[in-house]
Amino acid sequence: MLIIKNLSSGYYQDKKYHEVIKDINLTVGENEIIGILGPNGSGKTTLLRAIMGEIYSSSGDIIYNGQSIFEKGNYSEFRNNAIYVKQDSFNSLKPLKSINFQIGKLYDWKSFDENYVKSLFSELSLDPAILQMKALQLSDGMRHRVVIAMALLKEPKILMLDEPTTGLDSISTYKLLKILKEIKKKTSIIISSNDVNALFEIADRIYIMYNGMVIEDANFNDLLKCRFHPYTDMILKYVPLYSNKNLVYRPVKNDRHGGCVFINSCPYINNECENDIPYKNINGHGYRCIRYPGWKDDKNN
Ligand SMILES: Nc1ncnc2c1ncn2[C@@H]1O[C@H](COP(=O)(O)OP(=O)(O)OP(=O)(O)O)[C@@H](O)[C@H]1O
Repeated sequence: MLIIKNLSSGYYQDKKYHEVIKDINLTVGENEIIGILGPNGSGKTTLLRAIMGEIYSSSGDIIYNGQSIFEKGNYSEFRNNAIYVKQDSFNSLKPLKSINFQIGKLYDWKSFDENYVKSLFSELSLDPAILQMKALQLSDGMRHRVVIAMALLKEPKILMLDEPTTGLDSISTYKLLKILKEIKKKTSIIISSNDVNALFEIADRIYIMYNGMVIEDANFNDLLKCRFHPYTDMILKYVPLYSNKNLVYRPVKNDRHGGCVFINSCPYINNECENDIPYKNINGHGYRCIRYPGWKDDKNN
């Protein structure tokens, strides 16, 4: 349905282009939930913004239903079918305005049947009476679901959510994840998050980003059985990185001149890691680590 091919994108600052994400390959199938996991600043939001065409892509392609969205006429078709819920959207409802009013601000109410809106709210475990309430009268968890309901009103084929669980307690997070699993029967979902547990709860496939590159991707079960990249291995041990004795503390390089993106923090590096690292694939499990499987045998592992 959606294929991202070798996409590199970034931002213009002082008229100079700074590349932030590089050589991203990612596939989203129908009724699939794709998780993008990575630490702060790894480029998750940039990737979503690049997919939506909000920022400049210096190379690569985005194929939607077999056609490049960069080709004339195709972009609007993609935009009509994809909705991107930004990280700050979850807190962007006007506190003193009713939800009804805010839906009307976003869309033309006349284009919706009220019963459809109410049934959609019910599907997301929201009492339709909420439509009359002001945003400040709702809990954070309810507001998150309202924002997702508002995005779903347009029946997108692809829903992109940036950090949808941030600020939610564990029960609200669980409720939201359960709802997203239901929603995927109607729409494909891309979720960016640094919440390992949340993504592992719902994602069919997880792409792990580090310093602007995808360093591993696989389905949930494969990652549980085996990690090919040391960074993934660290985060999946459920040990906070700051207490992991193996982690080396050096700042992440922003001026990437080749070499592994994880080189400054990886305990397993050797000279090979200074070279450009190709993205490899073993039986559908992708990874970017020149030292796999060798790093697993290192004595400090
Ligand atoms: N508008 C911008 N202009 C220039 N650089 C930017 C801009 N937005 C983000 N960046 C840079 O791009 C890099 C990746 O940021 P991004 O927001 O994509 O990361 P992220 O993985 O989504 O982080 P977080 O988990 O904190 O939201 C960072 O180094 C950031 O400083």
